[in-house]
Amino acid sequence: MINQVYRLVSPRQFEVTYQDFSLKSDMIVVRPTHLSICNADQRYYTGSRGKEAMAKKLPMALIHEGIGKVVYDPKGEFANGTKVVMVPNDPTEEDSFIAENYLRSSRFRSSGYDGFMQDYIFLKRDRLVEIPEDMNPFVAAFTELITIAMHSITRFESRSHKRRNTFGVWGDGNLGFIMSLILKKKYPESKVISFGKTQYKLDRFSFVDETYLIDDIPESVKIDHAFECVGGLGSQYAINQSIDLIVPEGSISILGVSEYPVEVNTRMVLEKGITMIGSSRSGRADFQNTVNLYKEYPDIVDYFSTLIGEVQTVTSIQSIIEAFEKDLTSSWGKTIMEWKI
Ligand SMILES: NC(=O)C1=CN([C@@H]2O[C@H](COP(=O)(O)OP(=O)(O)OC[C@H]3O[C@@H](n4cnc5c(N)ncnc54)[C@H](OP(=O)(O)O)[C@@H]3O)[C@@H](O)[C@H]2O)C=CC1
Ligand SMILES: O=C(CO)[C@H](O)[C@H](O)COP(=O)(O)O
Ligand SMILES: [Zn+2]
Repeated sequence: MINQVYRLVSPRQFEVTYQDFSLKSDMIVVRPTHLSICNADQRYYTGSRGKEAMAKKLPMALIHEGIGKVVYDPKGEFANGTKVVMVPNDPTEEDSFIAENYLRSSRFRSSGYDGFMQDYIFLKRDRLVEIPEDMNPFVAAFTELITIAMHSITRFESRSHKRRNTFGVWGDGNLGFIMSLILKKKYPESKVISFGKTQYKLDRFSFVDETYLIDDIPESVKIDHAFECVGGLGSQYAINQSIDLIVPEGSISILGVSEYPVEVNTRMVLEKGITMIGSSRSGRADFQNTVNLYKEYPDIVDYFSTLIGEVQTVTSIQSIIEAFEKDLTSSWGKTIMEWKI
């Protein structure tokens, strides 16, 4: 069959390409229905990813957050119409110690390998996970971002000490919201403190114990473990502030992506014996755990719906551009594309 792939060819410019795909393969065919824009996609769309990376990775279909419906399963295990979330990481080998998303041989969609902006996606059997039939599709669309927080919490649990009285989450955007909410659900007895730059954003974190603007933190505030969900240059300030507030031997999980290296107060990392945990992307197990989380705490999906920002119906390349432009000027939440192209 002929598939249409919508690729970014240069900043703010998309082109359609046609790919022939044989239905005789073992791949499951999924029709995307709701796609969600990640900051990483925006760095390619705007060209801020840097000349070298742009030259190396483009042309490429963007988007690694999305859901769809199964339209063809050669083994018939998934009924046609089954709603699924698609896993963007594609491992080519297994390792007993290194998770699939850290293997240098793995391919990741919309980072050097075509993402979900296509008419149909051809997926290996373990690259999709069924989602609850009645789940809000606009929330399900950004499940991948939720798996990022789930994955980092799994890493945190196996690498940090067990005193978890107080968590500090830096970032008053999407990932900070998701991280704060999951921590509060998983550790109801622990205090969760969210740190941000903007009061009206922090006002939406109604479920946490305390929120602080980063330039107005009382001296008494101390945390056992920190999660940095900021990225860019702001991550430098966030990491160093968390180093200042952390109780010795705590852990700092770093999730924000920075285009340039940031300066970290290593002297205090050493003096306090801090464990720094880097966390990037996620794998199939994190998707399954996230779908289980939706089932265990159905109210969490309602909280996540606070993050639905702009919604754009996509029927043409022009409407793809409109979605990305809207996302750039939106001050809160995720931009979701209803994929009807
Ligand atoms: N590790 C991974 O696998 C993944 C990482 N990411 C990365 O995580 C980061 C966050 O993503 P997302 O939440 O969607 O982005 P957002 O832009 O929605 O959130 C970042 C928020 O942090 C705020 N901020 C800036 N500086 C500080 C500071 N010093 N302390 C506290 N808050 C601050 C920003 O405010 P303002 O806008 O006013 O500056 C913004 O509200 C990005 O870098 C993204 O690329 C995303 C997905 C996966
Ligand atoms: O968003 C992400 C995962 O959800 C990662 O930040 C993204 O994969 C980083 O990719 P790149 O190196 O292409 O910026
Ligand atoms: Zn992403």
